[in-house]
Amino acid sequence: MNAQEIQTAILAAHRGRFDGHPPVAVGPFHDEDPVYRGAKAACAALGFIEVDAECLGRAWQAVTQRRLGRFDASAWPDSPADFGLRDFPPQSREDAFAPCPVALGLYAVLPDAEWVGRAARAGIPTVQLRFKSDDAAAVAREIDAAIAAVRGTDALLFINDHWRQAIAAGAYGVHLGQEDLDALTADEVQELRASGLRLGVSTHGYAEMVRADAVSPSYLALGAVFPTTLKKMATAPQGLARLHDYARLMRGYPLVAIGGIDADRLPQALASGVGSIAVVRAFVGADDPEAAARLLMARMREAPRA
Ligand SMILES: Cc1ncc(COP(=O)(O)OP(=O)(O)O)c(N)n1
Ligand SMILES: Cc1ncsc1CCOP(=O)(O)O
Ligand SMILES: [Mg+2]
Repeated sequence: MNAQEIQTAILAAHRGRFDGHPPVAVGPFHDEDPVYRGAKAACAALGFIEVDAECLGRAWQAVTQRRLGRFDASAWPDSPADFGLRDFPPQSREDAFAPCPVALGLYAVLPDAEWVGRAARAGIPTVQLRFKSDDAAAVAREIDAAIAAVRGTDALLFINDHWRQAIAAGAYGVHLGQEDLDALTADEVQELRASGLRLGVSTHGYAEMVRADAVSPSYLALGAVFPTTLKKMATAPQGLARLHDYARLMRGYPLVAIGGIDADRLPQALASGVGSIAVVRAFVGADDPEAAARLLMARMREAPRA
């Protein structure tokens, strides 16, 4: 088959699943292989951004050449080896970050220590301090207050962004975005790993999952699933079909879905196979946050799992 026939076959097999994503301009191509070219073009037509279409083109080439030995349009790449990832489960790797529970459950992302305490006392099992400030003393104070606020509860506390202060204060873990991770030297990644703190990493598609996997973090966050007003996102909402594929591919990791999730959408997101749902507005923006936490946790218990 030539590249055009491969593109047409992939689109015919998968277009229905990815409705709602406008096509993206394709290119450049780095290889003459027709499967790579056809699959990359098809994935761009399905709305995957350039770096993700490139990853998928290469993954489709790997499935065809190394796994199946023939092209199969129905075989959407879904195995870590297709994407050149190292051995799974990642926790067994020598360079793995400290493990965390595979099901982190409801995960509240919170603007200050007071909210962290409120979420922990409401029984939310995983909480994050997302305190945005360049004032190092204020950050240190807020982190100490957040650690004090979860004392006596079972909540696991992650600190967003401020990883050195999180180590100094003895938090359970840190959460970093892709840019945060890119800003670290290899020695700093090793320093964080050696601290024993758990590391969660944000991802917004295939290329970012591959990038995050390179440091073998404790969990991966997948988002934004739905539109969110809380944060200006560089990429469009991923939607449920992609979330299902991402969760299937990265199933060796504890996974967290984030972005625009409320009690009504929670069961659909959980059905992807993730073990955790992260929320901001569904808790912080609720008229009665404690009642919202009860409802969200009840939905987590009741929702059918993948
Ligand atoms: C659980 C979880 N997922 C994603 C994010 C976003 O992190 P990041 O990409 O670093 O963006 P900021 O939160 O720093 O604006 C998160 N905080 N938590
Ligand atoms: C911090 C962050 N990262 C990806 S989406 C998001 C915000 C999620 O907020 P909400 O649950 O209110 O949509
Ligand atoms: Mg960040």
